[in-house]
Amino acid sequence: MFLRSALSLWPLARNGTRSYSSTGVTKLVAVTVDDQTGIATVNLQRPPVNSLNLELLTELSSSLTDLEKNKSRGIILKSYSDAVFSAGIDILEMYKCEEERVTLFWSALQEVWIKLYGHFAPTVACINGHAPAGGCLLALSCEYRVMVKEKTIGLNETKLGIVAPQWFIASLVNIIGQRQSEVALTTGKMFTTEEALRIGLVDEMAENTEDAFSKSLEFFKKFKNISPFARAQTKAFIRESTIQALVKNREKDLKMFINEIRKENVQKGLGQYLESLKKRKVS
Ligand SMILES: CCCCC/C=C\C/C=C\C/C=C/C(=O)SCCNC(=O)CCNC(=O)[C@H](O)C(C)(C)COP(=O)(O)OP(=O)(O)OC[C@H]1O[C@@H](n2cnc3c(N)ncnc32)[C@H](O)[C@@H]1OP(=O)(O)O
Repeated sequence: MFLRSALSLWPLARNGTRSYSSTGVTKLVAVTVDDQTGIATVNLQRPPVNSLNLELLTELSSSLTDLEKNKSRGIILKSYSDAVFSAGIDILEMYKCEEERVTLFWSALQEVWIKLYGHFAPTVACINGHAPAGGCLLALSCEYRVMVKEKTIGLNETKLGIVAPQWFIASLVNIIGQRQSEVALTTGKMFTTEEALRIGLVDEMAENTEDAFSKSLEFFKKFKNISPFARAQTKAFIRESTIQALVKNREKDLKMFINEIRKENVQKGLGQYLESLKKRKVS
């Protein structure tokens, strides 16, 4: 009954799923909701590597708001690409950036993290490709991570000469603990899927995208006999202090970010990193 009334808020059904976009035109984020289960698949689709720019984050943020309003039964976050889940922040948002744009950009990233980390329904990251830095952050924000074998994941900020913000760090610490996080963060470690599974950074390994997606769907079955309210409230209690640490300091966090990336040595490092990316290819 609940499912029916919640789903009746969604736009037209097509082949058992409802496609949906907050702007009416699907662009960088495509949301489909399964008619039977009420589970939403949020597909990031910004070629070539789903790097996070202002436009993608703005769409993702409004999709998350709509999913919250429409009482989705769960979210699977995945990539359109089998190679890259998300390459993290689009370096062009930090390199030689304008104050107005970078302010909007960072605020949108904060907003997405707050909404995803605190989403009331169960969330799964179907990590069907590499997930460095901001890509890893999106995966860490979900409750469960299924990752395709032979990919990489981690917060590699120090390798770029930048510092992962406190809320990135907290998201990692809450999953793999302080000691493992300290080593990983200070060395900018990118874990292979196999390594990530060993330390609990991901929960399951999959053969390919299809396998990862079906394993992601299995996660929701754990809650078949659990009250949705009890589940959601428990999640909220567990995550509240981590979320509040950013909510109370958004302005300060924004200033720190802008101040940090404007430093001459950081700008120089980002420029060199961009150049090195253009020269290198990952097998
Ligand atoms: C003290 C107070 C602290 C306050 C905080 C201050 C600062 C910190 C703030 C933020 C933290 C930063 C978070 C980030 O997310 S930074 C981004 C980190 N990302 C990476 O390091 C990933 C880089 N990319 C890769 O490793 C690879 O691209 C890949 C993801 C493994 C995919 O490899 P593949 O071989 O499939 O693709 P290509 O490498 O050929 O890439 C294709 C194309 O995309 C361009 N590109 C890749 N990544 C990015 C990116 N993140 N931003 C912009 N552009 C990217 C790449 O250059 C290629 O471009 P081309 O023109 O050559 O086609």
